[in-house]
Amino acid sequence: MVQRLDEAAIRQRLAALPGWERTGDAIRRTYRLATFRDAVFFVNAVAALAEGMNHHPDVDIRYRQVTLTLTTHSAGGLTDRDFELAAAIDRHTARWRGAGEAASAP
Ligand SMILES: C[C@H](O)[C@H](O)[C@H]1CNC2=NC(N)=NC(=O)C2=N1
Repeated sequence: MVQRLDEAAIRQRLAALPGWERTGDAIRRTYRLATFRDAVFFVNAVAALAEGMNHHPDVDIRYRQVTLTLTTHSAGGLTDRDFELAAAIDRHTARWRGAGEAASAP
């Protein structure tokens, strides 16, 4: 059973994830893609990573804006799995998120 992280560990891991923010017992990032279709393609790429890691985000799609929220439901809070999936998403999709999202990065 994966363990919940303490505050210091959460802060340390969050510092390594630009664009992600803490929201209660979760972390969240909003991506702005070039089109609605790109937003849906992006969510499909996230779904493949989530299935491979057996760890799944909450997904909110609004036109070309996608907000991913991550928490470990079975642990009732943030664990390493959340930060691992967040890092994998950013690593595997950075290339094709391109200017659309980079331009709007915080
Ligand atoms: C049975 C299956 O392994 C579990 O339900 C997995 C699936 N994906 C999950 N995703 C997230 N975010 N938290 C979980 O606790 C979780 N548990």
